[in-house]
Amino acid sequence: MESALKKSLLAPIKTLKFCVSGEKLPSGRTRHGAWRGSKRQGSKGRSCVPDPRLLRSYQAELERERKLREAVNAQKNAERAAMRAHFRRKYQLTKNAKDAEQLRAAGGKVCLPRDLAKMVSHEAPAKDDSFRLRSAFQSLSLSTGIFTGKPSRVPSSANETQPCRVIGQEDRQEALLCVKAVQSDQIESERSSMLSSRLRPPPSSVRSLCVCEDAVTERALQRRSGGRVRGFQEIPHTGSSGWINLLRFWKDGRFSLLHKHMENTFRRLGPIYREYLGSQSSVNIMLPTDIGELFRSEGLHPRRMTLQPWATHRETRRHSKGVFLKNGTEWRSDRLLLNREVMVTSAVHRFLPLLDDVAQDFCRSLRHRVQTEGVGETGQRSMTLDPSPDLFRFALEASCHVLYGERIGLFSSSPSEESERFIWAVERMLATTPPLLYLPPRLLLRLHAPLWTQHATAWDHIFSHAEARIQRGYQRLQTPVGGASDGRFPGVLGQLMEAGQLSLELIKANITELMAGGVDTTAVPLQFALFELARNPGVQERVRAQVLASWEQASGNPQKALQGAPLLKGTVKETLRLYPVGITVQRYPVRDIVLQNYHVPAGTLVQVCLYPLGRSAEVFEGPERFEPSRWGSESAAGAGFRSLAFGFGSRQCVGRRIAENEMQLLLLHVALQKISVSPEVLSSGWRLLQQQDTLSLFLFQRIRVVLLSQSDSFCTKIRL
Ligand code: HEM
Repeated sequence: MESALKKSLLAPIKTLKFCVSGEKLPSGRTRHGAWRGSKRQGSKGRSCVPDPRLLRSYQAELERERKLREAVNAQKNAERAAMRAHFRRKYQLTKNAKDAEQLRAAGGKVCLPRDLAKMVSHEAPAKDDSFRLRSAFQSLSLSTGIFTGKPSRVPSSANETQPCRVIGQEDRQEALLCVKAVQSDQIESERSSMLSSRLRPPPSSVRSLCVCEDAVTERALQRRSGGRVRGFQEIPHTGSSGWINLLRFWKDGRFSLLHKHMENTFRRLGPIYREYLGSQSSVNIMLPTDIGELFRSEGLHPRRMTLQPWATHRETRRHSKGVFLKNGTEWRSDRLLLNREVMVTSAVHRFLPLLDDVAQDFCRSLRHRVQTEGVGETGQRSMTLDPSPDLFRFALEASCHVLYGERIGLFSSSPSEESERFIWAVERMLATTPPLLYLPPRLLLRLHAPLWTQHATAWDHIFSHAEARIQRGYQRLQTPVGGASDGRFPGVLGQLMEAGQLSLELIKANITELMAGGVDTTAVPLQFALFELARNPGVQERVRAQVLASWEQASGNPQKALQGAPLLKGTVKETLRLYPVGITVQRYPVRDIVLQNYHVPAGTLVQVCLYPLGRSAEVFEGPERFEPSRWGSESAAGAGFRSLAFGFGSRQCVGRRIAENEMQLLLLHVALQKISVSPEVLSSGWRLLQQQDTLSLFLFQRIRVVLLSQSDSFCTKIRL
């Protein structure tokens, strides 16, 4: 097109030059037809005076050509800039102002030619019942508007892309274009990981993508909202030097009180703040409206902050990664397979009896222990014990039963050394994780730093424990009796092996993660649940009464009994509200969003701080009260994004159903066995409790339980 234009215009331009300057035309050349009407000035000279109308028309043509040339150049530059920006985002390189400038010059949007669009395009998913084509293309946001000039359809469901709240109806097209920019990054990462999966190539209709830069987005957001959206840099922060902040954290020992630090910072700076810590930086939020917005922008393949020490362990030991550490389509395909075994209702039906078995045994053995080892008269016996090792054993026994389909006998008087070592390893691995998060693990590895060595050794133990179980499970499957073929549930491991959709290496990686993630996470909240029930005897009585009634109605069916006793579920939710196991849930939004009226660019690490959320008077009425019944009425009222201990969306905790049922069943059998709990807290303990507001392992280690038998019932006393 460019050359055709040149050809058609070159001759008249030359002629025009000649006419204006009086230069001779090259010999043998005739004038272009356009000059036929021009007046000859004489026979000698060939000078002519062009017709002013024609002159204007040629000038206009020249101007058009210049504009076209500029537009073509700007488009080419913008295409290159879009691709550069895309790869910068992909490989996490620093942004280049020139790219943003060139994109801006092209109006902030670029229709990529087919070959380039293909490089950043998205592929259609494999057939899967939980994977809809529409949602698969959600992140692609193919805009028919690109071709037709009409605005794209504005997505409506929560899972679809939403324009920013602050933007009016007429601005949606621009917002959508901005959305596409940030999604293109995700699309690319998805595509690259899809190459190795079973997913289909992109449909031929995938022609182009709209790409624009974050800077443009921010400006667009501000311009369109009449300047109401404040810039990212304006978000209050705790100091802009990550390394100084990190030093302060170490010095003040804030890592062990991260939850309190977050709560205090929200009090000081308001419901949103930025924090730089070492090489990490994040935006921290705590209000449900903001969490909802974050959830809507998590995309098809939500990403959490990578636990680098864990990832480095897998990489250096050449182990595959499980869902916890994976991202993109690889994560999704593994996750869908795991969901079938641990999350869907039919899976719960399969494993619930196994959990019930363990919970019953645990409570029976506790009762027996008090009867035989307790002090006091028969029927009035009591016993003081530290429940934490018992609850850890319970959680490990329950996990093994569900995952491997076998009991490992941890309630016997002499549990195996191997199991004790496993519990130790999980504790060690978790304790060494937080300080390693902000240091480069590979450097520590090179330096043989003791912290890293301890961490890696703990993981090695966890892996070898899982390896041994997997070997055993594999052998069991080979033998017809005792294998899955006899109709018994072979555990999640057996189910995965039978299904044959995951390689053995991936099964090992995922089962190890499930084992590592499934012990302390339930043992610690269980102790806090007992503690809260102990200091709230009225609540305890209500829970017990409901459990007994429900058990009778369910004729001993544990699943029905749980359904008939919603206060059990409420107890677990309430415990996790006050004592969340993980302090934050993190996401990288795939599009620019507005939180508390601040612009947060796509790709920013946003952390939902669970402890301040759970204790906020703005979110919960009487947050200090332990009130399991609040969840019944709140869920009925449709209040969302408040119970987030298990995370949210498609990336929420995959062990959630196991954990919820495991904890509820233990509390159910505690009630059925008439084990009651009451507080017996030493004054020093109360002080500690008030100071720290209690959280996780640090306080947990100081709780002691006193079991008392009062005639028919046992009383668990909590001592601090
Ligand atoms: C009270 C108990 C538990 C709590 C509070 C808890 C909490 C969490 C949270 C907050 C996440 C991140 C979710 C997100 O990013 O949205 C998570 C992920 C995960 N949890 Fe749990 N968890 C618990 C029990 C378990 C159990 C019992 C298992 C294993 C059987 C488990 C295995 C995992 C795994 C593998 C992931 C990663 C999932 C993924 O990325 O797809 N968790 N958990």
